[in-house]
Amino acid sequence: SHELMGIHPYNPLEDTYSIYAHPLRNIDELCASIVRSHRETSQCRVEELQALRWKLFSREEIQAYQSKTVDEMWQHCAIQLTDAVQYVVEFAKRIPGFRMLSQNDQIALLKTGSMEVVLVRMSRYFNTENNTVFFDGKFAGAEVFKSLACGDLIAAVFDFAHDMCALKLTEQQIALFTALVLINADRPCLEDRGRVQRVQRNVELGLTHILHRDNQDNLLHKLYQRMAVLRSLCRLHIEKLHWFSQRYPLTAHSLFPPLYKELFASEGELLPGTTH
Ligand SMILES: O=C(C1CCS(=O)(=O)CC1)N1CC[C@](c2ccc(OCc3ccccc3)cc2)(S(=O)(=O)c2ccc(F)cc2)C1
Repeated sequence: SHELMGIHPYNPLEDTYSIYAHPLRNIDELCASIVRSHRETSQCRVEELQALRWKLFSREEIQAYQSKTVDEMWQHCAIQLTDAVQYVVEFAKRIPGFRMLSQNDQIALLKTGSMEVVLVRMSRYFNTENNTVFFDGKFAGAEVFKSLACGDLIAAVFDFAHDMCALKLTEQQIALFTALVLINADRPCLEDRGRVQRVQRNVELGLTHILHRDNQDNLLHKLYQRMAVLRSLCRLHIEKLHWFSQRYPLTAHSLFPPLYKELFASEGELLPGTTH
C-alpha cells in the first residue's frame, strides 16, 4: 500500500466540477480555495520566519553540522524533506480537481512535483542579504550542508531560492504557482493525461487571472522558465540520491523515511521496505 495514505479515489460526483459553468465566479473561487489551502499547509508562515531571519548558526553549531558523517547529514535532510513533503501532499489533496484524478495519477504527480513545491516554498524563507535558508530552526548558509558531499546540488538549491526571491512573488502568486507545478499533464506515467490537462488548465486560468489582477502578466513566462529549472534541480536530486544509495545502501534502505523512498527512489532499483 502506498505511503501517501488518505488519498481518496476518484469520486464521480466531483467530476461535475467545472469552472466553465460560471467562469468569473468560479475562477475567483478556484483562486481563493488554492490560496487558502496554501496558507493552511505551509509549515511556517513567512512572517514567523522573517522574525527569525537573523537567527544564524554559531561557529560551533556550523562545526557540528560539518563534522556529521555524509550519511548522518543525508538522513537528517531526508527526514526534513519528508516532513515538508507531507504538507505538500495535504496541499495537493485540497487543489480542486486533484482528488478527481485516479490514485495512481495523484501519486505520479506527487512523485515528480512534491520536491519542486518544497523548493519553491523554501525560497519564501531565503534571506538574500546573507544567502541563508531556514533549516533546523535557524538560518543556514551553504557551508552548513558541506558534509552532504553534494555541493553542486546545494549550490543549485540556493541559486534557485535566490532567483525565486528576485521575482518577489506574493503568497497568492506562490499558491497558484505551486498548484501549477503539481498539476502538470506532461509528467511521466500518467494514466489519464486528458483529465490532468483539464485540472491543469483550470489552475493555469487561476494563475493568469491572479497575475493579470496584480498587473504582472510579464511574470508568467518567468514562472515557466523557473519550472524548467525546477525539473533540472529535481533530476540532480535523484542523481545524487542514486549516488548516495550506492555508497550508503544501509542508510538509504533502512534509515530513510518510507515516504522519501516511495517518492524519490526510482521504480527500477526499488529500495526494499517500500511496499507496492
Ligand atoms: O525548506 C524546507 C523546510 C520548509 C518548511 S519549514 O517549516 O520552513 C522548514 C524548512 N525544507 C525541508 C527540507 C529541505 C530540503 C531542501 C532540499 C533538499 O534537496 C534534496 C536533498 C536531499 C538529501 C540531501 C541533500 C539534498 C532536501 C531537503 S532542508 O533539509 O531544510 C534543506 C534546506 C536547504 C538545503 F540546501 C538543503 C536542505 C528544505
